[in-house]
Amino acid sequence: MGWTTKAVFRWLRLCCSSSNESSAADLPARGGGILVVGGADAPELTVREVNEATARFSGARLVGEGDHARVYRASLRTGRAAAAKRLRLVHRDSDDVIASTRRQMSAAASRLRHRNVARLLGYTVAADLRVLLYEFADLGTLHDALHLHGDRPPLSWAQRVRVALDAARGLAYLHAASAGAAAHGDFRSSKVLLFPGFRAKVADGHKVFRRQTDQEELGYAQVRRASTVAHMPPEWFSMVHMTPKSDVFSFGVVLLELLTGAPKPFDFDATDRGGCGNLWSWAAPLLAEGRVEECIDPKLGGQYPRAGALELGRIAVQCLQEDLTSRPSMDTVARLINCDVIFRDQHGCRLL
Ligand SMILES: Nc1ncnc2c1ncn2[C@@H]1O[C@H](COP(=O)(O)OP(=O)(O)OP(=O)(O)O)[C@@H](O)[C@H]1O
Repeated sequence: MGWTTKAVFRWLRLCCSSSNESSAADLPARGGGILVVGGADAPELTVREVNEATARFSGARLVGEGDHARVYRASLRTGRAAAAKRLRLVHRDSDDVIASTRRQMSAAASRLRHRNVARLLGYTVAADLRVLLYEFADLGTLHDALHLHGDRPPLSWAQRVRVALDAARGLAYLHAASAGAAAHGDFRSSKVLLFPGFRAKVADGHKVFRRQTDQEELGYAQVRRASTVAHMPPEWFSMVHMTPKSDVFSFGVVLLELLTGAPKPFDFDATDRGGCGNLWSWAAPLLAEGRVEECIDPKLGGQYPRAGALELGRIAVQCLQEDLTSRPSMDTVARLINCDVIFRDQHGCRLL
């Protein structure tokens, strides 16, 4: 049975299982071994302070919602805007869990410093409340910019490649910060946050600090949604430990989203675009054969460099290799993206 078939079975299982039926075995194991990379502590906010910053998590402040959290716009005492991510807790945490979570948050806030990783500005940890305060992404997520842009113009080639490079650098940093021991484990276009100038930062970098207890793993399993599965590499479906190379696969799927504009990688129906199957089983062979015109995002209106798109496609195909040892590291991926042919427009003018 090929991994695509296994993926479908596992996806169906996730769709069909009620939250109580999920188990820790549905989840990748996560590594530790975090390398200290320096920096000052970010503040722990009391429950009262975080209530104040978010107007008691008022509905008017709600900016987004995922499977694990609701995100509110917060105003810090410094005047800075923050995104307050209030995690859904499936049970009251014990004192031990609270203490270890507090240590992880403090470490993540003080040590993860990179311009392409969304910075944790503060956190609140209590028995029934967990809030992470991140820098606020004024331009939302890459997923929304690509697929839900409404009246705004679609992302240009220059913006797409800038975002791809920033996100690759953010992931490479997280891998380096954990000395190669941990993966983000949940990378997708909605985890790429956009800031003015379409500079991108990877969200949820703190996850590389998470050493989950069995209980926490279970809580995580209970709320994992099937759509997440679209970016998961083959090894995730065979329950193998997730590694930085698993993030490389997920990054390859995001590269395909940037190239093709296809909104739902797993559910993507290629018949509309002259093919069949899911996004990567359709696009990867076309890109490998240099048939980029057949899969490029029509919203680009032909405004892209053919050679650059082919090169980005080649990189995506390398990231999407089934054998994880054959995939390049994120550091290599970032270096491959940062090349002249990708950063030129269709007229040969240098971008940025
Ligand atoms: N730093 C931020 N700045 C602005 N908006 C944000 C920020 N972080 C998240 N959001 C918004 O909140 C939404 C939900 O966040 P996110 O998807 O990370 O939640 P989650 O529950 O951890 O996700 P999931 O469980 O689905 O992986 C995002 O789609 C985005 O619109």
